[in-house]
Amino acid sequence: MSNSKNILLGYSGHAYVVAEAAFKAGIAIHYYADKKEAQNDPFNLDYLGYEGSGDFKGWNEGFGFILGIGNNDIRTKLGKLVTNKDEDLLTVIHPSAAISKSADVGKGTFVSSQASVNALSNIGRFVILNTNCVIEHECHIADGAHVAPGAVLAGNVKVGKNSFIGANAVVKEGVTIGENVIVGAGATIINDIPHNKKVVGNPGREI
Ligand SMILES: CC(=O)SCCNC(=O)CCNC(=O)[C@H](O)C(C)(C)COP(=O)(O)OP(=O)(O)OC[C@H]1O[C@@H](n2cnc3c(N)ncnc32)[C@H](O)[C@@H]1OP(=O)(O)O
Repeated sequence: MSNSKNILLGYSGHAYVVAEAAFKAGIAIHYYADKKEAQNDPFNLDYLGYEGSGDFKGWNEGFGFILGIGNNDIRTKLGKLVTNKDEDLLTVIHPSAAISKSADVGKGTFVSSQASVNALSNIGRFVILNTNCVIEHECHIADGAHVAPGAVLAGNVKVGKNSFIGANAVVKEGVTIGENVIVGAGATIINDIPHNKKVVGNPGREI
């Protein structure tokens, strides 16, 4: 976990939050990878190139990889790339997050500060549980989903692959949200949502 040769994939807003959580958790990061060299380098990381290009210097070097990308599709794609190459994909959990001992958190997932994951919940790979969100008991969050800051999922909620639950949204207990769904900031979701829908408001309505 504290391998000093860890690489941050992506190096902008979301990556900054992930990096600070990693540092708090005792995980060192000395490198980053991105499409191009960053203008801002707040953590003095060395640039290793772009993981999608042939001359990327990070493969087969025993590095650990940390997903620092907010976009669900890109994060999932990179998580799969790293996994398929048998490289070490790290899970970053901020020390202030409260995760039940009976909950599972998948590889490559980021759990931000003050997030709560309660009993028997199952969190997939490449997920973001953002700052101060609440995942109540027996929820299932599929790979690549993002629960934004302050969102609350009541008990037994299911969130499908790559879906996004906006900041401060509330999802009623037992609701199933499909894949690639976008739930707007502040929405209140009381009914199931099929795949590929965008829903806002209270009660949630499709737009
Ligand atoms: C650390 C971080 O920053 S994590 C990121 C956290 N960010 C968020 O949670 C933001 C989530 N995004 C949203 O809420 C966005 O507004 C979206 C994705 C739901 C919709 O975005 P767009 O598709 O661009 O929709 P657009 O802005 O054109 O609005 C379409 C309609 O929906 C309404 N609408 C959009 N978002 C919302 C919302 N959150 N709640 C209520 N109504 C909304 C608009 O008022 C508009 O209504 P109208 O047609 O009557 O004028």
